[in-house]
Amino acid sequence: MTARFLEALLAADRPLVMEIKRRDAHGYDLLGGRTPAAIVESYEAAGAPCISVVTGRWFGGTTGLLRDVAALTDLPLLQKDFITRKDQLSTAGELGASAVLLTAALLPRSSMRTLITASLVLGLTPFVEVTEESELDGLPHAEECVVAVNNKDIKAKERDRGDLDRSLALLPAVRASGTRCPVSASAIDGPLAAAKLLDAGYAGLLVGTSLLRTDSAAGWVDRLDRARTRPAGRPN
Ligand SMILES: O=C(O)c1ccccc1NCC(=O)[C@H](O)[C@H](O)COP(=O)(O)O
Repeated sequence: MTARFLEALLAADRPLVMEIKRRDAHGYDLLGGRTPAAIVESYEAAGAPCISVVTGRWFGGTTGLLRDVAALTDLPLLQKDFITRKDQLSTAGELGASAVLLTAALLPRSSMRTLITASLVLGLTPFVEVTEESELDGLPHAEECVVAVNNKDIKAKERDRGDLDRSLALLPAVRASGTRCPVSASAIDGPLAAAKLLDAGYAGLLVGTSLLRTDSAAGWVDRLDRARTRPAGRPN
């Protein structure tokens, strides 16, 4: 298995990891009666290079949701869950994931190193999520990892409003980790915020709530294109 997720995101003109999650951090429904199939269809129509599926129970997720989405699309999938053990990695692959979330705030450094290496052995892209510069120290194989700055606080169950300035401040340190794919994740509340982060140099964005609440994911992406000062398709 190759690193499908990382390569798909790096190759995309509109590098959005579009997310499917059942509920927001406050418990409000985000699917609005739509089926996963309808959401996948709208994301594919909007040109998603890859999709994130939240299986974490805080957000109403289940592993069945990942299995269902994998049956609906060939796009590479990220499993967003609290992954702390190696056996969860092989299960992620069996369920259809191409990438796995590894949250620095929840993992001792030695576990992070072990899980990054084990993910790569299984052909899964490690999607390493950080909130502080110190969490970037000594990441092994960083060039094969997505390194994402979470703009919200997972220790507060992401019930905070989020702070996009964290992504802007940490970008030089994220780049210095050696990743080819710095990503900003969470609290990106619309195309203008997304454009600002891509124009600043992020190679990708992870967007859930805002895309799930819009009438048209394709329209959201069109507004993003118009708001960018560096047009889609041009390297940063
Ligand atoms: O961040 C985590 O550690 C995490 C673990 C398990 C399930 C979900 C997790 N995070 C969720 C998210 O990070 C957000 O759903 C995602 O970044 C999108 O955020 P938003 O655009 O604000 O909905």
